[in-house]
Amino acid sequence: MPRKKKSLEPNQINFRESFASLKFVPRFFKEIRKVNPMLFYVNLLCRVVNAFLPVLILYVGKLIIDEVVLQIAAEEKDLDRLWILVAVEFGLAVISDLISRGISLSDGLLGDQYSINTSVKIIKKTSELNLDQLEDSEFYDKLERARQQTTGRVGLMSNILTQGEDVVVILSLLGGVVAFEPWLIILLVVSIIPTIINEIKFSGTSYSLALSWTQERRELDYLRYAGASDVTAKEVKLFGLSDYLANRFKNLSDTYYMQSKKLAKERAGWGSFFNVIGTSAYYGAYVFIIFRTVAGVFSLGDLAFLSGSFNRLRSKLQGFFTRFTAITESALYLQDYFDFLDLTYTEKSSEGKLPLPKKIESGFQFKNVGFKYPKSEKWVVQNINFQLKAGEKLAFVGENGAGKTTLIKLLLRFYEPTEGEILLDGIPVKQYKQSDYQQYFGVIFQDFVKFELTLRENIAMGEIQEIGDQLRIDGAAEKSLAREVVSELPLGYNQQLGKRFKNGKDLSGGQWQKIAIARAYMKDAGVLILDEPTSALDARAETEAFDRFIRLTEGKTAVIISHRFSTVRIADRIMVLKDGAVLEIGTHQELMKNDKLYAELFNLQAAGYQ
Ligand SMILES: Nc1ncnc2c1ncn2[C@@H]1O[C@H](COP(=O)(O)OP(=O)(O)OP(=O)(O)O)[C@@H](O)[C@H]1O
Repeated sequence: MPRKKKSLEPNQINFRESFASLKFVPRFFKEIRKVNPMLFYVNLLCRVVNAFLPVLILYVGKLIIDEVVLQIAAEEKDLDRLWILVAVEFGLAVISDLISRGISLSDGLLGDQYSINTSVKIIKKTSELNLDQLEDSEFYDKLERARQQTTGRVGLMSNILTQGEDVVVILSLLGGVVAFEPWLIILLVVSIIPTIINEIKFSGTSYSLALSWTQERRELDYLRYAGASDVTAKEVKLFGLSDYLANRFKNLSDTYYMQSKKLAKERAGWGSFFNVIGTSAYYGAYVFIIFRTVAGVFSLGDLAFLSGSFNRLRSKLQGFFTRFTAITESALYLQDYFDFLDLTYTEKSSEGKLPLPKKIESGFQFKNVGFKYPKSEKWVVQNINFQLKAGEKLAFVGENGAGKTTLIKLLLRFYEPTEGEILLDGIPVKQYKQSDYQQYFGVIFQDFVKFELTLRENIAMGEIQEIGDQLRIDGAAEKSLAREVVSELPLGYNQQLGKRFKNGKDLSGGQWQKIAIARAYMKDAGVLILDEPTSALDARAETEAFDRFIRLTEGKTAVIISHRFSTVRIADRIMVLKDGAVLEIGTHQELMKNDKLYAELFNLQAAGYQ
């Protein structure tokens, strides 16, 4: 599919919008202060002191020069005052250095703590959101922009604080200049206007570019991963995909690079042009001060003080405006971050707060349930009516895409049915709090997670508060046949799994599955759901795993999805799905007698084994 050509529109985000993003700054600082109040206030104090030092140092410098000139002319030299002034300037220089170091140290520490805090918040927030929000690509774009720029946010903090500090420096220097020669202010304004124009012109352009490229940057990340990761390496090599992926990556990044380059060149070009105007104004002021000194209005010390102050003022003012653009751009990212944190978990207003029954009495009932995935027009399942009785083992079978996993997601309330309802002991499940309700279930999905953590953690994830309970972990491993895996690994439960980290051991698909099943046993859940949990187990292990499962979960309600009929037939009842509808439901014997799809598929598989 040809890619829609993206164009850079520098005016997408204008100065006013950039400026408006500053409204998030107070909340940002509240967060930083919360992270470490002591360090935050020390940082502020250092900056206040630091702000008065430049004008003081310049003024003492002026006094020294005037004193030197005085002493050159004097017949009897008295250098005491001169040495005192030199000592004062030395003291100020040392203090200035110490304070600057204090500022960068506290900036760094605060920044590190704040980034940790932000990442933790993003992880927690993500877990609070609904599955439909997580599966939405717009959500990923927001997440990406919130995650990005963590370091940018640290820079933003020090930029804003430096900005405040510079305002004090500028005011104090201005005070000094005005006291000597108010007319110089006019030249100062002239020298600074070009910078202001330049900054307004480019305000928000980098952010606009980054914003319009969020999706593509995610695609670039994905291509980088697909082209260079252990997970994809086998197929990339075998199918010779490396060049294809590299080219796709290169083409996309070249386009971004070209736009970024165009913007950077424009910025640099205009920046240089405006700078020449500003520098001319500065030299105009310099010439003016020299004239006045030669004319005897200013002393040599005044000359040094004024030219130094003027130069500093100009660079501070320039810095102020340039930094202002940087701040508003980072603040736009801040907006994304806070937007993300403010995303609300869409708890349905109709959702009640009924306490969950301690024990399931009659079971779950699907009544005329139909469902379309968000942003999709297709009915994935429709007119679904069945009961999952308390204590029964119900198996779902059906061809790929028939809707088995979707029914599980609905039962677990990851999504609400588009029509119809699900009842628990006759009460609509909506009346229970979603998070409490979900605690009822122990689930292994077909795409279960292989956590690249230790084996112990992988099992304990089923009930993470119990990670210290070795007996429980052992018990779960025993039930799921994962004990064999533990005994084969050199570090047993402490073995790091996966290849990503040092000393990690990767496991076979079946071994991973045994560990994932242990996770379900770890949680002493009322209802167990196994979505193709044994597809990677060998035939003997699968039979054993299921025999155990039936024995160990006696009296528990369970749903099993499997394509293997030898497994399925052990279930109390079997529900056959076809194209999102229930085709038949009953015991193995009943369905065989029915002689419809189940019997056909069963016989097909059985014939394969003969
Ligand atoms: N998140 C989603 N968004 C949109 N459509 C989806 C989503 N997940 C699944 N579908 C669609 O819903 C239909 C049913 O998928 P489901 O995963 O329930 O099938 P299944 O019976 O479990 O299949 P399999 O045996 O292959 O696991 C499929 O057509 C699939 O494309």
